[in-house]
Amino acid sequence: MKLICVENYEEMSSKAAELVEQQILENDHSVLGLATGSTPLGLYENLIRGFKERGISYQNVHTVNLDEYRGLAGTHPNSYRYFMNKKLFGHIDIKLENTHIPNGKAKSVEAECARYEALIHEIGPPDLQILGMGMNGHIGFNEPGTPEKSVTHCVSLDPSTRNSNARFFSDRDEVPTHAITMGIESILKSKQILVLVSGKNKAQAVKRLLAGRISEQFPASFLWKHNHVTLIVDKEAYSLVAANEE
Ligand SMILES: N[C@@H]1[C@@H](O)[C@H](O)[C@@H](COP(=O)(O)O)O[C@@H]1O
Repeated sequence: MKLICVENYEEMSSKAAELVEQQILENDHSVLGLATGSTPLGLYENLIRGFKERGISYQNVHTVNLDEYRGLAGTHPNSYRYFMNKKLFGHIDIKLENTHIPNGKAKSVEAECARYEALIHEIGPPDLQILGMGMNGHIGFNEPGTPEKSVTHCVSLDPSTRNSNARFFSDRDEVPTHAITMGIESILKSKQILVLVSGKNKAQAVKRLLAGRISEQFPASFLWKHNHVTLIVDKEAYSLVAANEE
């Protein structure tokens, strides 16, 4: 795992954008694996700027997102489809039909998971997968206890994840109880993985990740099984590791 420590969120975001743009400039038909949450917002702002100011084009790029809430239609303001359209896709020249996110409203969740997993293999695997990390070490929506061999599946969200994502909803009870997520195995198939972690509230999780002990109880630790992972952390997220080094 390659570790890049930066000063703050802004620097993390611009460094990440540099790596994503490098990937696209090397191969304009790249498949990108994308994530939601607060963490990649700055990255997406930088990518939009790169498109507008430097003409970095996404015309031939395909994307697959990690996850979607079960029960929310793509038009729902809290769905990840809505998030991606608003925060990135609507501002760059990507073809919307080349962007993929699980359908949270699919009638049969099993069929949707199977369809999505097959799609990842059909167009992917991603050349570069962007990942954030939950405070409990979740990646995508793979909560503690998710087996390494998991593919796209429906999960029951951990109460701590629902609490922390409640900030995007008007009421905690509105946070869906389930989600569809790529599995650990689906994520690890990506050719390269770029993990972004920022802020003091993630310091404990970064410490646990960097301890290097692989455990189902901390899903991000499976990233140690991949040989092309870059982790960008800012000073605050790295603070507990730095305190140990002193
Ligand atoms: N499903 C998403 C993850 O893909 C994200 O990486 C993580 C961290 O979110 P944030 O970046 O807002 O801290 O939790 C969310 O629940």
